[in-house]
Amino acid sequence: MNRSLILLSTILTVENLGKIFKDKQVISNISFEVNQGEIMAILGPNGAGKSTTIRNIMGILYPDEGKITFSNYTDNTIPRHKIGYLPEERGLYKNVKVMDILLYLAELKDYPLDRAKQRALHYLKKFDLEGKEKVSIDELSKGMGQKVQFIASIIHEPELLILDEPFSGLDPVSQELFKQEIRQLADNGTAILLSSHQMNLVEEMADRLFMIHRGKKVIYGDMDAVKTKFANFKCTIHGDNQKEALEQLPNVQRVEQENGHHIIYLHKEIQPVWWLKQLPDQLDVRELRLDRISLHEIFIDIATDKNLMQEAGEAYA
Ligand SMILES: Nc1ncnc2c1ncn2[C@@H]1O[C@H](COP(=O)(O)OP(=O)(O)OP(=O)(O)O)[C@@H](O)[C@H]1O
Repeated sequence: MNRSLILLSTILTVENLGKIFKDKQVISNISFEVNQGEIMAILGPNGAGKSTTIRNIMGILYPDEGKITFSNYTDNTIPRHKIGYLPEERGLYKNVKVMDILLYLAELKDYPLDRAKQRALHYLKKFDLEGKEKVSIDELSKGMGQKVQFIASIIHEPELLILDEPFSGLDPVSQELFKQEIRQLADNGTAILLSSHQMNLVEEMADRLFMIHRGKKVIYGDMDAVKTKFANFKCTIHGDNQKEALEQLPNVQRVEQENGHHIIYLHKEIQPVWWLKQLPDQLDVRELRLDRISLHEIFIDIATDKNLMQEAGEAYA
């Protein structure tokens, strides 16, 4: 699908959301949108407020401030049966057969049962669970149970799908299956809000991201734009060099030493070619690599209050 040719409508709008638990402001001024056909990632360290935000959207918690709009419906009037939700807490009813639980959940969402059955069989096959329809949930492995719960969250063709840590506990093959399925759902028009600590997967999958830290927005925007804006260049040099000497090179933010090589983090807006030309002749270079820092590194920088984001300044808007 050529995403640039399609005008995507907004499915979910969160405006100035705030939540207080026992006098503690846990989230404040949280505002973002999720559009049809996109994967919007909500990221942040443990305790940042991601699940609280999601629970407010799902009507499990009620906001103390702000407004949530889903397809022109607001707050109490939101038809939540049009939303699919994979909660952080896993677990379906234990003594129920796989197909029975899937059909029961589809019925709760007012979805036609014959179509739900077709979809259940299709997805069970897709997730290597063919023939497990009559197996009781408590006889499944953890990963298999998670696959069934994922199918339960999409069985009714939701317009908005909210996935809270969908990859945790999955083996790499199953992670890949989930990843492909989530992408395909988005390509078919579903709006997806994805919370995950797996930064490599988020970086590969998400179209836009919202990063939250201590209950407040730190970054919100298009993945490519965020990377261009915040992902400074780093230069990895293998060779016999002194860390202190590398720290004296121009426009160096910091230097880290790892087994036999150094990673030199450059300041923002440094032209890498210009910077390479400044390197002194006596530098010992057996191998040299230049890349942008990853989303994982941006995340760690924010979560540990290092200097990248402070340097970015406006990120703490
Ligand atoms: N029911 C509650 N009562 C009181 N405080 C709560 C409650 N639920 C969450 N909190 C607090 O709200 C803050 C945000 O928690 P939340 O679960 O939203 O974080 P999170 O970003 O989802 O974290 P994680 O990545 O660990 O799942 C934390 O400080 C947490 O202790």
